[in-house]
Amino acid sequence: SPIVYRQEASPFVFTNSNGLNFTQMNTTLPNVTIFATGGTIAGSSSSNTATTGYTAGALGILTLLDAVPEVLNISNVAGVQISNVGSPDVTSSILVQIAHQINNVVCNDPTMAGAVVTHGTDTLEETAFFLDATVNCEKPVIIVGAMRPATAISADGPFNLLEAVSVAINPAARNRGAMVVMNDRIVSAYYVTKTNANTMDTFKAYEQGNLGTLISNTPYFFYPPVTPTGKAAYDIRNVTAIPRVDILMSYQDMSNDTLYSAVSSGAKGIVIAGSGAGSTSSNFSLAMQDVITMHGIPIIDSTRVMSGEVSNSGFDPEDPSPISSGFLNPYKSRVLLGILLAQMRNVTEIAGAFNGSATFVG
Ligand SMILES: NC(=O)C[C@H](N)C(=O)O
Repeated sequence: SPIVYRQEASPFVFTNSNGLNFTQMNTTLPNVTIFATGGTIAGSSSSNTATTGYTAGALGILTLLDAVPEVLNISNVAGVQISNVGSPDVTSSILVQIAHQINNVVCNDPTMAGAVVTHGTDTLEETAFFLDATVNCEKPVIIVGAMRPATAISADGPFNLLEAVSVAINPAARNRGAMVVMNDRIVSAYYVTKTNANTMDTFKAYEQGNLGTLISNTPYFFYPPVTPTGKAAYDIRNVTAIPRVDILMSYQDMSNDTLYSAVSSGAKGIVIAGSGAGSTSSNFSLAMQDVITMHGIPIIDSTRVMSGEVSNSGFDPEDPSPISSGFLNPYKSRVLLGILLAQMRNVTEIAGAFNGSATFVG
């Protein structure tokens, strides 16, 4: 049934039948919903040259839009303030909430073109990967952040937000899953990673490259829609919580205690940021076999190296060895394992999801 937009008290605030508030309504423009979570894009500092030491997540969504009113020339914007925190404080329960809301108020609303999520950059790739896996419609989901707080000279947030909305409403962005849009680049959420702790050109997929770019705020996609190899879609309609998954890193002198302590503290799954192509010390490898056999806890073997694959030598459910992460880095592996455990998948299904041959749907 068609969605009716009602004008509220102010001439510039409208509410649709899902209860979303629009800042402006022009029926000739596409509609987009912005889910704001906080981060540097909403960050405020007393110094306009500070790019560290400021408060991430201090400004609300209306302040973000005030900085870039041009957004309202290209779209009708509905805003949902999900949280207002630095991204290290984004939790899996916030992620579940965003995915449910995007599925409900964007995917299921025929008048809504796409979704934008404003987010801190530190854990942005985790949220992007989660939404890529769990939002099941053809509409674009764009995750955007900033490296300079909103109060800085040449803050990157306003232009990034405008570019994110431009991609979210663009028909050429459909059927591409979730994407990160920052610094004039469009990158697949499945592959993107933060490559520099400080600079604006930080989000990259080193091996896979960019899906597209923006020139004068106009998106240009280099190729038609594609799906990352091995990517599966997960239906989390019935999921309310994500089980705990811990990441442990391999290094010289690594102690087995870290593994046993994670297990005894309640981890239901473990990801190893292995050295090289997933290596750990001989001693730690024995401890992993013990944990898999004695505790039935799945272990994913990924890599602490920025790029590359931990290749799959074929998973045998009788063999108590870790499951290789393929091309997924430890943070993305943790998110995927959490989704699989929330869905109560068995170890063979988990292995299938990581080696790209998942035999289950959703
Ligand atoms: N650039 C940023 O957004 C960093 C900030 N600490 C965050 O992730 O919330």
